[in-house]
Amino acid sequence: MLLKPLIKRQTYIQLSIVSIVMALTIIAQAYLIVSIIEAIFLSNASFSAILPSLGLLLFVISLRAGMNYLNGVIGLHAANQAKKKLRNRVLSHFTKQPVDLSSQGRSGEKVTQLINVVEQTDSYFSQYIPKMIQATIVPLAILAIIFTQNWVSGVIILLTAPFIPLFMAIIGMKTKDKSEEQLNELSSFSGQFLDSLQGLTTLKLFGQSDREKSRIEDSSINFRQATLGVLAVAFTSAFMMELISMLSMGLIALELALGLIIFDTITFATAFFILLLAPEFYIALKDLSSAFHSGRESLTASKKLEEQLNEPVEELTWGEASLTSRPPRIQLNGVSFAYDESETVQDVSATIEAGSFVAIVGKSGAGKTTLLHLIARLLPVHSGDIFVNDIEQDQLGEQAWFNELSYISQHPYIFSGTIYDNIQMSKPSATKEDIDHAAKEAGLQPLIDLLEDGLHTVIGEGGRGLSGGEKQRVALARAFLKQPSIILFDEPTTGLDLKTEQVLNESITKLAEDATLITVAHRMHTIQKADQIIVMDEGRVVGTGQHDMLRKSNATYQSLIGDVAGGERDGWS
Ligand SMILES: Nc1ncnc2c1ncn2[C@@H]1O[C@H](COP(=O)(O)OP(=O)(O)OP(=O)(O)O)[C@@H](O)[C@H]1O
Repeated sequence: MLLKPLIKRQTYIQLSIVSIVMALTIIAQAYLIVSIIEAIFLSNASFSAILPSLGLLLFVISLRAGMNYLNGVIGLHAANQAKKKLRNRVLSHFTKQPVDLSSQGRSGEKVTQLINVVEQTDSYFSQYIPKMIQATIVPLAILAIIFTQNWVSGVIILLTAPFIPLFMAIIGMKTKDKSEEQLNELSSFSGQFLDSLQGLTTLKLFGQSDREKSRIEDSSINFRQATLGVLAVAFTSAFMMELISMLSMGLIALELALGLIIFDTITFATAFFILLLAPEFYIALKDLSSAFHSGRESLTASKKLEEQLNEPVEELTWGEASLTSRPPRIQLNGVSFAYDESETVQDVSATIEAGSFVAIVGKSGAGKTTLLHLIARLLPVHSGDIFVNDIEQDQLGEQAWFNELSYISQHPYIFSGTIYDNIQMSKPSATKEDIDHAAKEAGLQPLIDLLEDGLHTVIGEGGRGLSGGEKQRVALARAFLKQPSIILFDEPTTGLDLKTEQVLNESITKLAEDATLITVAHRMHTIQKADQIIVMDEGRVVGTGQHDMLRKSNATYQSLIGDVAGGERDGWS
């Protein structure tokens, strides 16, 4: 059970005290009303004689309202605290996964988990628990008082009351299925909506927008029907509760009337007192039923969260060590990794000398990017080892490792903010001069000169868009600011214009002067410059060496450069 441990003992105590005071005010209120009415109509008391009782009644009513308010406030406070804890748990579950794996799957569904599903647990804390406590204490107190006044009424209540929880349980079971259905529909609706939004350009290009529109429409209709299903059960539940309590109160009224008029076994004051208290008893039980209904929804949400949290996480472990010398030497010993059943990287061994330039080449899907992610430790190695300066990579401190590393992927992520902010994120302590310098080194100056707000132009979501080459230059500027000792670069497969390519190459070469550079390379002139080329095929290393040697002796390499029309054309994977 995920939700219960999130409530503090102190909250239970506070809620119990509030409920006890509330029960006392309900009884006192009924008693005061009876005594005032009796005084006015049966004893012909003057207005001034009943004034103190009226004042007391006002106070008791205010106290009851205050207790109701307090009950709500304690519930809301508990809900806020619990939701915060839950969100942190869900977030840390997502972030515990290696970066590469956590970014998989439908992001819309993850956002739904984090925001909507956690939100749906709210009523468990803000309504269900407070009402549960209230509905245990208040009816018990009222029943005890009624028994002391007229045991027959007490017995009627005792006999009719169990029907309310009984119906609650029957309807609750139905609600559980319905709200599970509703939640599944909501998840799939949000997932589909966000996916369509993100892939809008692709859908338009393939003329699929109409089909997608009708899919979203279907999904939204399913969600609407599921919501109506939940509401239908809720209304039936409310109707049944009302019916049972009306019938029960009718029975009590009949019994009291018989006792008062025919058998003369009861006084007017007692009968009136019981008549005032009996509805309070049923109101408390009905409240419980509506809280139970919302609690059910919360429990469904909690089950969904629990399933998510119990999913196994491939956690990356880190140590405390830091790099002894820079740039580092990296050694791969029989490294393997699988996303699913088949291994994407198999038994890869290689030595990357300190300060050298290594190019990884291979056909599309050969596992080059995956290998780069393994070296960057964005993915966990499933078997084999990676040594950095003879220290096992998992013995390094996470911060110490990432401080040394810059990874310029094919599609660097640009955060919503200015160009300045996007560069500064790699070194928050950097001065304006440092950032200007980094932007220049990365070849961003011509772009900045074109923009009205220069470095302070807003880019990313909600701002100005950037081309692929420009994004990589922002990523390069981040790297220039950071001055890493290891650079991982995923060269773009799609053709950049010659100028951009030249700027990127010059910048990378400059950046790598004091660093170990590992590039997934697609261009002939990049490959030819490498100190060592690692040739990959279907996840395995099928050759290592320099261009001239591989060109003569390695069949895979030959066929790769054969595709490059005599080694002259670029973009050959
Ligand atoms: N997150 C993932 N989950 C499952 N399979 C994946 C994932 N990422 C990549 N793959 C698969 O792993 C294989 C290797 O992918 P990888 O991106 O490493 O190849 P690559 O050599 O870099 O290709 P390219 O040159 O086209 O970028 C491919 O078959 C790909 O479909």
